[in-house]
Amino acid sequence: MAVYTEVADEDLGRFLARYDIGRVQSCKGIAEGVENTNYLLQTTGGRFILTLYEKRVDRADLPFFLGLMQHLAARGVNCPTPVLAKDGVALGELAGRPAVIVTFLEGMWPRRPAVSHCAELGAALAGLHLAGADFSIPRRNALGHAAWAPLFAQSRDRADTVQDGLAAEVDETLAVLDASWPGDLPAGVIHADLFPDNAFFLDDRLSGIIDFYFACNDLYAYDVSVCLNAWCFEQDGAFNVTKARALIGAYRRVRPLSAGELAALPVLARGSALRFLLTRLHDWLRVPPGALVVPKNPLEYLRKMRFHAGIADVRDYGVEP
Ligand SMILES: Nc1ncnc2c1ncn2[C@@H]1O[C@H](COP(=O)(O)OP(=O)(O)O)[C@@H](O)[C@H]1O
Ligand SMILES: N[C@@H](CCOP(=O)(O)O)C(=O)O
Repeated sequence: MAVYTEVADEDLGRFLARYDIGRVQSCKGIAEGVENTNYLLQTTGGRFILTLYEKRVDRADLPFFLGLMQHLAARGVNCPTPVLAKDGVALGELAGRPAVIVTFLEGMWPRRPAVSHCAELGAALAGLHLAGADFSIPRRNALGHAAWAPLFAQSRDRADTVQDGLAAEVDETLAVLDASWPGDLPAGVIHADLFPDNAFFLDDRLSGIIDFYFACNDLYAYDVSVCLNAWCFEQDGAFNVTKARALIGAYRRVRPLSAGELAALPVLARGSALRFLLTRLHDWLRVPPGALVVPKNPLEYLRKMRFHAGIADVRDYGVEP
């Protein structure tokens, strides 16, 4: 995560007095990530993550996020769980932001995911979909297909300063996706941002999943397409069909994908590439002064979006229908 909000020592002291987690030894800002403010909190009781929710998190969604982590953890998904304060409440307020403390997960995210990581990830994603199926709180995808045009409208006039012709290319893609977006595929709770930096590994085995703050109800196959984009391209932009085969194959062994879901993958992957292009473009044009954050390059996702536009058949992802 990034650090957008600094916390004064006395505010932290007052906040932590609500908890029974020992005495603070250190509280260090974590520079990774782009969405919320996170601190690594070391106390005499152990290590924790202190999260202050920033711009994209709506307070009304916090019961969904916190409840989902508890729900998934109770079904065997290794994910952070909110630490309850002495009064039994997880959510508090710190430096004017909603804030929680969650449990710390051991492990490292893979800087260069290998085929074996992709297979582990595919199986874990399917497991997460199954584990979330009976979660009772619904949340619409605030960054789903219907949100992309209004989101782009906020950056459209400056898009061509990032790349010549970008505005026209996004307009055209939005129109294509509007005409072809599938509506009747299996849906449920999805993670929606399961990038390598949100998956921890220990000895090459997936040990935990973090960052549920984009989780929502949407198409399961859309979540697969997010992972295809995030895990199966090389740093030079080349698509790695072996990684895609491993990811999707492992997913299907845990949760089978229907013929309709497989057929829709190219359009879903084009859409999920556009979704990350748009949020990155939005943030690229608006880096808050003084924030400890490294904005992510929107053009990486333009290239991925173009790749999927050229996919006619799911076999091009190395997958048999
Ligand atoms: N529960 C956790 N256990 C261990 N490390 C964590 C945990 N949550 C976050 N982190 C650390 O913080 C970094 C950013 O977290 P993340 O949730 O991805 O932030 P953002 O939502 O801003 O992307 C992770 O890469 C990891 O180093
Ligand atoms: N995954 C997104 C950015 C938000 O993810 P985070 O895990 O870094 O908060 C992207 O790559 O655009």
